[in-house]
Amino acid sequence: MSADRRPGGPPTGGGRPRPGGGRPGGPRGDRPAGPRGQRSGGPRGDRPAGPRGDRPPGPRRPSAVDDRAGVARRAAHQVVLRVLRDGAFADRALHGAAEGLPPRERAQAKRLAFGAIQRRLTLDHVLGRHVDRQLDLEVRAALHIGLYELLFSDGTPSRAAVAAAVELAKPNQGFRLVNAVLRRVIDEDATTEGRPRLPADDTPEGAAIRHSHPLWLVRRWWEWLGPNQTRALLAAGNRPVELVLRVNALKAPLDDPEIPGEPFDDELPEARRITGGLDVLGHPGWRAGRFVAMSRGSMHASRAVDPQPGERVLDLCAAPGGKTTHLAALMGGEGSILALERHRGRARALARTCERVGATNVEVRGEDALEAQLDAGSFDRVLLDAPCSGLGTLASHPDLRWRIKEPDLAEVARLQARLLEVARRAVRPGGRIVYSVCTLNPGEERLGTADGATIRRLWPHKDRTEGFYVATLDLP
Ligand SMILES: C[S@@+](CC[C@H](N)C(=O)[O-])C[C@H]1O[C@@H](n2cnc3c(N)ncnc32)[C@H](O)[C@@H]1O
Repeated sequence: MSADRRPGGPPTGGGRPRPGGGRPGGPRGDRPAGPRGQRSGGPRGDRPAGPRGDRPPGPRRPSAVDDRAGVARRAAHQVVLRVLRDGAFADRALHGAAEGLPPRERAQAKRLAFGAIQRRLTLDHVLGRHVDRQLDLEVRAALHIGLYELLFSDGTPSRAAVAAAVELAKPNQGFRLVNAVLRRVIDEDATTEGRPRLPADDTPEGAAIRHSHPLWLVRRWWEWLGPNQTRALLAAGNRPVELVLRVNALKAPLDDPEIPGEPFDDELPEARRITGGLDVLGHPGWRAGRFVAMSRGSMHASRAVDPQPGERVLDLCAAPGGKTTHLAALMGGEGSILALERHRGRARALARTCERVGATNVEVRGEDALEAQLDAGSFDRVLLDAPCSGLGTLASHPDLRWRIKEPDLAEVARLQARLLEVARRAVRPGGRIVYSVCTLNPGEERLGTADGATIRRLWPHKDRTEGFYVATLDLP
């Protein structure tokens, strides 16, 4: 197998995949508003709010009743193509492509699209054994989906997966190549006991291909955590993430029987785990603000602030506001929260969220925290949920691993250091600062034990939630 990596770099107009081409990653600091599709974006921080205006027409839906690809695969193909071709954010592309699909088809589209995007490096590695010419992107996207189904998705008969991928590639004449390649893969696997021939993960190079993560990142984790932890972390990056709701105590009792899911975490009585899927945004309880979707990692960060009713709290990097509104609920709506958000559109969306969930003690300001006029020493507690590389959220953001580039890490670390200075100035003597990042990168860890802080790390492979670093510092 060839092992060449082609990160986010689609060939255009036919051609062997080539590197480059993805949307440049800047410091990440944002989650798109909305649940668990929520946490996307290139390095977190720089995405506009709301669905993109440049949404392409939805997936091609042939009029033929007997469409062997099916609407879910067509939507998935559209998503994969948009990520390859335009550097689109996968969750937003899905939002457009799967619009109007019934929940089951939507879930299937998401599973296929996100799986094919996450596994891109592995899939291109397998493809490299059978294709030695440039591919049009719609053909490459069809191959990715077909291969993903063959190699990683149980339940679809091989012949059906091949036939569907061939349909996806049409009318491009490359559909014949799709057929030939996928059949060769099936024949090859027949000689390897039904398993794709992939490199062992006993070196960073092999692990990068086998677990489909960029080599620079695997090398970093390998050096930091050692081979075993790294392999476990990489595997977790390809597993579906748990869907967790936070019951909003401002609007509903914790045992509200109309809120779906089961309590499951003694440390987080407000958390409910959903099994079997849920259309969160379509649920009347979500519209009424009785619950929000939020990862447990994120809940731990806001809980570390431990805000008390009546206190004055500063949330320096607030949108989309999972933590802001959690803080408001923990305060029982009493006291005040000043929520700053540099991105104006996201600040407006946060203000709407506060209204929906009844967080009336939050003042949202669309301001850059580095320039905001804040009275020194005037806040009891400050949360700095900083823009970060988001490497703890790779499972929920399939395109992020290809989007983020190693030089982004230093850039975002500099911003974090500057924001922390703002937090230090704003907090009163005897107050508390919580610094959190949803990443797994020592270079973005601030306020260590040497500063007197208490550290909590959450790991996708151990804690089954997003990776987080949460540092809590009580000032003298
Ligand atoms: C990690 S996200 C925050 C997530 C949020 N705390 C939550 O729980 O939903 C970081 C946010 O900080 C914002 N941001 C980045 N730099 C900023 C700055 N200098 N001042 C204010 N906000 C900033 C980004 O736009 C992004 O929305």
